[in-house]
Amino acid sequence: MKENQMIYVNNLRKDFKSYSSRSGLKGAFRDLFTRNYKILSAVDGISFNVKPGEMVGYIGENGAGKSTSIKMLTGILTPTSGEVIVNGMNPHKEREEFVRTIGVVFGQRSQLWWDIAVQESFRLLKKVYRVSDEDYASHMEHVIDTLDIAPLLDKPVRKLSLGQRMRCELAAALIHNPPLLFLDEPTIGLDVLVKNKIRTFLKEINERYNTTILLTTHDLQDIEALCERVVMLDQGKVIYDGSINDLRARWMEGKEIHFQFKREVEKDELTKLSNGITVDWQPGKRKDLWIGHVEDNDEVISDIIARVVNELKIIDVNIKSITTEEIVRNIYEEGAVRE
Ligand SMILES: Nc1ncnc2c1ncn2[C@@H]1O[C@H](COP(=O)(O)OP(=O)(O)OP(=O)(O)O)[C@@H](O)[C@H]1O
Repeated sequence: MKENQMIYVNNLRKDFKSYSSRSGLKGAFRDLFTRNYKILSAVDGISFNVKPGEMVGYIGENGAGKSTSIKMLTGILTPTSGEVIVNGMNPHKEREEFVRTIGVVFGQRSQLWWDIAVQESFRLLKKVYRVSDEDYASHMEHVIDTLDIAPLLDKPVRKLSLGQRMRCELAAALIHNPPLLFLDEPTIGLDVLVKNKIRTFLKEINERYNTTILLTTHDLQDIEALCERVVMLDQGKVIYDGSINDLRARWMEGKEIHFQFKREVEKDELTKLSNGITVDWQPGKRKDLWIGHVEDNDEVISDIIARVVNELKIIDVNIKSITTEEIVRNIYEEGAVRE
């Protein structure tokens, strides 16, 4: 099984020691000899596989453990325990050979040299990755063309806008045409046009070269545009691994009916009223506000509204579609995916 995977992760864990300081001068003195610490499991026994050619969204709230696990997948950090095999190699142990087979774009960090022209950086990377002139010409011409960066090549990186730089970063990560690409927030801070250009480009290289992509982002539109599958982390654990469509279905893709009542209302009253219909009642910010999650069915929706209006005085009612973004936010809040 593991041999057929591009990424194989089994019961992977990374613990960090987090030190705390004692208070006062006496405490500081004692800290010199023994420090108090707690063990924090940033990645707490995760397992998942990615097949060659898959584009997978790797998501989770701040601090969920995404960066720590990506660092283990790219060989920057050694795991505390567990198994990682990426592209048939142990990323940490075979680091030198391994890095030649992956491309990495971290939105916040640059692999381009700041003061030299973009094409000089490309030339250096071409040497580092030992790419032949023929391979470079046949592959990079297309990349430069699709990302529309030809006019930027003779400019130093420091003179580029964020969107221009990100397109150059992507091209740089692809100089050796790696079978696997790690992307961390590749569209952060970019305008819609550039975002779309990058999304279209990623789709194209995936189709053309069967490039496997692991995409970490807080922008769910990136995920929706590119990935059929998401792996969701929470507190160092995988809480969902499956298709975006299943996620929507399991979380009840449907409608939200927002009620504002004339008085404060208890959940019991609403549950009694909706007896026989599946409604998930969630409290709003105040006790006179309630949200009913229902399936997307006109009859069900009008039935619920009719029953509620008959019994309770309402000031306002609104029907809203539930977006993937809301679904994911709800899951983060509850820390689990409902069965
Ligand atoms: N070197 C470290 N030493 C101690 N704790 C760390 C270290 N690196 C990360 N952590 C902790 O591990 C947890 C997971 O962090 P990680 O950076 O992997 O999360 P993340 O999902 O990438 O978050 P973000 O979306 O903010 O980048 C956090 O609680 C973080 O504070």
